Amino acid sequence: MDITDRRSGDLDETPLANEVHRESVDRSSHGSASHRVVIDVNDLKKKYSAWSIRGRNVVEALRGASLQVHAGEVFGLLGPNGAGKTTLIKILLGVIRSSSGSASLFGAPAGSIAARMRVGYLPESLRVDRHHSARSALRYYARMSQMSGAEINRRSDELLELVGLRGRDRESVRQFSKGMYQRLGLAQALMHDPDLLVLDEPTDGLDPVGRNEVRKVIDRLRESGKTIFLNSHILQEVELICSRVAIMSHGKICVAGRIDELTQFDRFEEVAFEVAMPAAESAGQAPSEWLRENFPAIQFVGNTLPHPTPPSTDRDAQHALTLDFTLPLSTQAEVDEVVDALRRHHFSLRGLKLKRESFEETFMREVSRPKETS
Ligand SMILES: Nc1ncnc2c1ncn2[C@@H]1O[C@H](COP(=O)(O)OP(=O)(O)OP(=O)(O)O)[C@@H](O)[C@H]1O
Repeated sequence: MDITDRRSGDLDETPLANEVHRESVDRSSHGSASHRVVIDVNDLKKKYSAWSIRGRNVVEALRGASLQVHAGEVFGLLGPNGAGKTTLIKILLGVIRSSSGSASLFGAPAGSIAARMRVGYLPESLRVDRHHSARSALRYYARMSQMSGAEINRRSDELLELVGLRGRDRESVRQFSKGMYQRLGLAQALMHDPDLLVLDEPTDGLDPVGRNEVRKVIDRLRESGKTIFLNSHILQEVELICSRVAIMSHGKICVAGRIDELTQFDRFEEVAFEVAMPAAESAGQAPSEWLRENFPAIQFVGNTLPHPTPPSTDRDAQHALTLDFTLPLSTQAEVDEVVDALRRHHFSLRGLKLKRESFEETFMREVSRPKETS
């Protein structure tokens, strides 16, 4: 995503926030750090008007998105192409205006000077002129923030250390790997010591070593109390980095929360059973038939016929027959009910495994809902 891209006319109904709100925001006036709301987005809508040979076409990029990010979080915004992520980030950074709804940073309207001063942004493809060294690039960017020379030197030292470029700071960036380049980008975004960092695909295109290095920097930033809002397509990466995520689709936030909450215990879908029945008990109706009759949704795994248990020192077990199967159960009460029924029918339970939804499955489920129901 390139947030500098301005493809067509925005259908703006609200004035750019910084034109009307210039009040400063007291950094200490919003409650305790961990509960302070840093990003507050409520019912945000954005329509673009695109012209084609068929006439004017209105695109609803945001259809009432709401989310909150708290101080100290590493928050991941996820969604398929066209979900509205870039549009949301552009509004947060004050690059474009919303059509309706509200977006604020640290209690100040998104786009206001008070909000902008507290945000650092790392674009997906940071462009640094090749003649720069890491140090001269930082000086160049810092001058735009009107920092003094002494302050620039002090901050550059700190940040080059933080991102692990201290010994390489006078080399030309031409010699930098993509990972080093990205870490320089992080330092650039941090020059004016913002409280919130917005990172666009921070590990995209990096090899595992580069990703690991960027992750370490993000971890250090989190430890130092920064709030990080990132956008990524790499689910595994988001799982490793983020304390909370939001999944976005068709211009709305479908779900938001900790990954373990989104793929939580009561969301399991399938339970795998391994049961055994003493050979003597299975003389009448075949155990698999009984199971099929009582649990029509059963799926046997591998051999549907009972097979001898592996060698065991337990004499009863040596004469038992085992069966492996799965059932589509999604609550603990359902599992308990099945276990009780199995026991009543003289099955003994050898193994039970809840198949929880993976994060990828959660993501796919959320983003594949039709637009009308999302
Ligand atoms: N300037 C524009 N003019 C017209 N339509 C636009 C404009 N910018 C975005 N859109 C449309 O708005 C919708 C949301 O786009 P957006 O770029 O916000 O999605 P995204 O989630 O960031 O996608 P990606 O992951 O591909 O970057 C898309 O249908 C897109 O085509």
